[in-house]
Amino acid sequence: MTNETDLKSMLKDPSLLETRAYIGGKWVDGDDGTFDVTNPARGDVVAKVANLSRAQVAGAIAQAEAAQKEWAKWTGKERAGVMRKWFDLMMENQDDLGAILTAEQGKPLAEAKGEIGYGASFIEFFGEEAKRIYGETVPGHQRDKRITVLKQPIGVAASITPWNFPNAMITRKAAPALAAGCSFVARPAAETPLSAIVMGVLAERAGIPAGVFNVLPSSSSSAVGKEFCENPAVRKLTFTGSTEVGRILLKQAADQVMKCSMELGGNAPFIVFDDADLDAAVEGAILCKFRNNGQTCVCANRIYVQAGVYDDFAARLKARVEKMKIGDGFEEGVDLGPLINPAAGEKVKEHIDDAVSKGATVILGGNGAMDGNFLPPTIVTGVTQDMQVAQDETFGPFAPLFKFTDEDEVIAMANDTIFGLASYFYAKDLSRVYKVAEALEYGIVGVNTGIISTEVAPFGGVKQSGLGREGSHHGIEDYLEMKYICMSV
Ligand SMILES: NC(=O)C1=CN([C@@H]2O[C@H](COP(=O)(O)OP(=O)(O)OC[C@H]3O[C@@H](n4cnc5c(N)ncnc54)[C@H](O)[C@@H]3O)[C@@H](O)[C@H]2O)C=CC1
Ligand SMILES: O=C(O)[C@H](O)CS(=O)(=O)O
Repeated sequence: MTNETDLKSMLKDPSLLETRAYIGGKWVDGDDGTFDVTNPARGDVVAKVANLSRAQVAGAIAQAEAAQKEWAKWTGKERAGVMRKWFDLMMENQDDLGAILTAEQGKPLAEAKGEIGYGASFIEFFGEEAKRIYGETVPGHQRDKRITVLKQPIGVAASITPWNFPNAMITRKAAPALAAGCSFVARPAAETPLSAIVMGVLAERAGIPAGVFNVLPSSSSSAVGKEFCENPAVRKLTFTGSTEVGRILLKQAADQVMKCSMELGGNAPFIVFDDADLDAAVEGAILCKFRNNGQTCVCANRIYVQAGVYDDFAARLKARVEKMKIGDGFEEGVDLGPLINPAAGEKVKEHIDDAVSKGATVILGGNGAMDGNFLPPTIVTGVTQDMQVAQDETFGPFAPLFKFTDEDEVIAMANDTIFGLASYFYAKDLSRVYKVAEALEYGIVGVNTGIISTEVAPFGGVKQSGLGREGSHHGIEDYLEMKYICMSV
């Protein structure tokens, strides 16, 4: 696979590889030409994608605003019907969507197809929720008063999403928005626009009305971010990415007092107590640390292991990671694909260097040169709270093992961060399980599991990991406004 034509030839339905923007139900070229999408495993250009100007983004918002007025009149059941078709089409084309995703993002093909199933599940789930947007009747405060609470769509919702989950991070936002009766403008990461554009292709085929779902590729994230924040027609901004960019967008959105959801950085602790099932803990750590090659904001960033099982856990983890196969995501049996770009590798190497310079010991991998975007996984022992990895998200294949002695100590260490997205621990003692789960200052706690992502649960963080929740019946609330009607009878 070396260029756009070759990727097309891999697809059962080559027409799914679209490179234009999808605006108001039309396929549109970019006023600012095109930008290159490269395959992170080989560095070759996969496609040249329409590069929208800020004026085109403003035009798309106007079309989304007009379309939303009609879409909001559809019944929940009608919206559910076309969303079900959209879900079905995504699943029917799962192999092709997975191949497009691997080509631009790099993750192993099996993982990419898994992401398509995961992403589609939000469309299925929220399509069903469209029928259950219930209001309330409230007993009147005076004898002649009747109070009714309505829930109405907020209007046009805009998303900015990252490259690490180019499908699911969009569906987790677009699905509740559409179910609620909002229209949606999506600006995908410039590294991975093809996975977003193909959702437009399938939305069109599913019968989602023109202008309700729009895909706006652009190489200039800041220009699009400003348009989203400054355009009065946009009433909701939803972002997944770094805390740093989240802060910028929150400041920009303040002028319009825009409703914002922020799914930001994490620094997940993964704690192994001495009563844990060690085999299960190692498997959980593998999934949690190395999914998407560590480029996941719910990935284990700090692995805390109790002193009594520390050496055993380290040896078992090393034995397991040694067997992982690194390579092009299209190769059979690959566990770890490339990192997204050289900068991602530099960040991992910085964390390794810092740990080693402060006394940590490399037991696997180490700081060899990167081969393209490939960086072998590294495990180090003897990691302490003064090392950079204790505070910063690595976002790569680096597993630092910290040692602890008791529950209170590890809870304090785990909570010593500005972040609060996901956390994990392995233990059997029931009273310990409750105590630790309650004490961890995180939006998500995985107990004896390394995978917590599902459409049925509320995903999101506390502290500087974000605002709001995505997924579950709670996930639709951010796209709804409450209005109460007070009637005198
Ligand atoms: N919560 C999560 O899932 C993610 C967390 N991160 C964290 O952020 C670090 C850096 O990764 P990046 O991809 O550079 O994240 P980022 O936060 O810079 O980018 C996320 C998205 O925001 C866009 N963006 C960047 N600056 C913007 C601006 N001023 N206005 C509007 N949009 C803007 C980007 O183009 C991308 O689409 C990672 O190493 C990781 O620690 C990154 C991606 C996803
Ligand atoms: O849904 C997930 O598993 C995650 O949201 C992907 S990320 O946001 O944590 O990177």
